[in-house]
Amino acid sequence: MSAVADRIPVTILTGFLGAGKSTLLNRILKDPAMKDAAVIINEFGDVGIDHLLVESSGDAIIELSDGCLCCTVRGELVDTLANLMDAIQTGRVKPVKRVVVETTGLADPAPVMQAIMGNPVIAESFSLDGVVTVVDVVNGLRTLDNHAEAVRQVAVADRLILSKKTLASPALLRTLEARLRALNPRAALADADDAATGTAATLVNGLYDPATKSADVGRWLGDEDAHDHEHHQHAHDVNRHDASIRSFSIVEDKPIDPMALDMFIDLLRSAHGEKLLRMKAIVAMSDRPDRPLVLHGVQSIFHPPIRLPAWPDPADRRTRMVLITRDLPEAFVKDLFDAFLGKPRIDTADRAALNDNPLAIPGMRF
Ligand SMILES: Nc1nc2c(ncn2[C@@H]2O[C@H](COP(=O)(O)OP(=O)(O)OP(=O)(O)O)[C@@H](O)[C@H]2O)c(=O)[nH]1
Repeated sequence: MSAVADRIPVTILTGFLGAGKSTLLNRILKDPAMKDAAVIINEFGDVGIDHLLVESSGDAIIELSDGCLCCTVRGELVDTLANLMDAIQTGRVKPVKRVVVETTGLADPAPVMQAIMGNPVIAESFSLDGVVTVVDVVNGLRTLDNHAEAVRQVAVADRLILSKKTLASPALLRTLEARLRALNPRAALADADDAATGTAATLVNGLYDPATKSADVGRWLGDEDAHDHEHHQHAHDVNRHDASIRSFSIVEDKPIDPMALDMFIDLLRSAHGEKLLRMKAIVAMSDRPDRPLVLHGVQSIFHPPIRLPAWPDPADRRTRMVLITRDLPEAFVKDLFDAFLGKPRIDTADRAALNDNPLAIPGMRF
């Protein structure tokens, strides 16, 4: 059984059909830092990477010439990850420091993320380190208009990579960037053509880094105020697919009672799971305020919490949560959070709204 700190980080590489996932992955695989990585491609006969997979078939794990392990998924991702772990533990393949899962272009990333976070056996050995989404600048807007999966791929991304920039006009690029920012104000935005994008570092998202035993909270949050402002500015001109998607944060100064946190998360995921596209949090708990908890989830599936040995930035010990929701308003979630924290409510209209809510828990006074 692996200790929490030994969990292997998994990066999901997604993006719509033809966006440039394989092209980017092929570049990244040339980085010597990738020799300790395993790549899982959940699409057989993927064009871009075909030449690397000459002898592979089924779920066989093969070692590439540059030392990276590679396999294709025909069955379930969970089985493939379990096989990989078994192969490592029995010494059939060498240990890996990172796994990359390249999804098919049509994939909704949520089930892929959930396969890593939600299966107890898998979650013991692997932890999701984020989603990298490639967006084709030429076709991006049209794809977002026509495919809800593409909108989700962008909304849940930790990093957005723009491909084929040289083929698009500056005006098109600006419109697309505004659309992406409205959908996902906090993701790092990078140019596929940049040399730095084609390196292993692009796959590191800092949700939890086993090497440093820490989390890059600054990255998740971005510059909140600027982003929220930008988000509202663009909210009026977004398409029907993205109009209901919101990204917001909750910040709390006082450490939180573990039971209150449990109840808040439970209610959120059980009653509103399908509207919760993504949540990431670093939480100060009242029982161990010096050792924050890292939580993250997709819809109703949450990763087993990771207790950090210390705060990433000792000067900032606030609880911070980032939520990406669909059809779940910011005010509703914030009210719920305040209610579980037992915060006195000044706004009686809000309190009434919460009490009237069918989700109010019998016997629980807000
Ligand atoms: N000009 C230009 N072409 C690119 C870029 N990235 C990818 N392409 C081209 O776009 C096409 C699709 O790229 P792939 O890397 O196969 O895209 P993919 O996302 O893996 O595609 P699927 O696996 O079919 O979903 C190929 O012809 C690439 O050469 C880029 O940044 N600039």
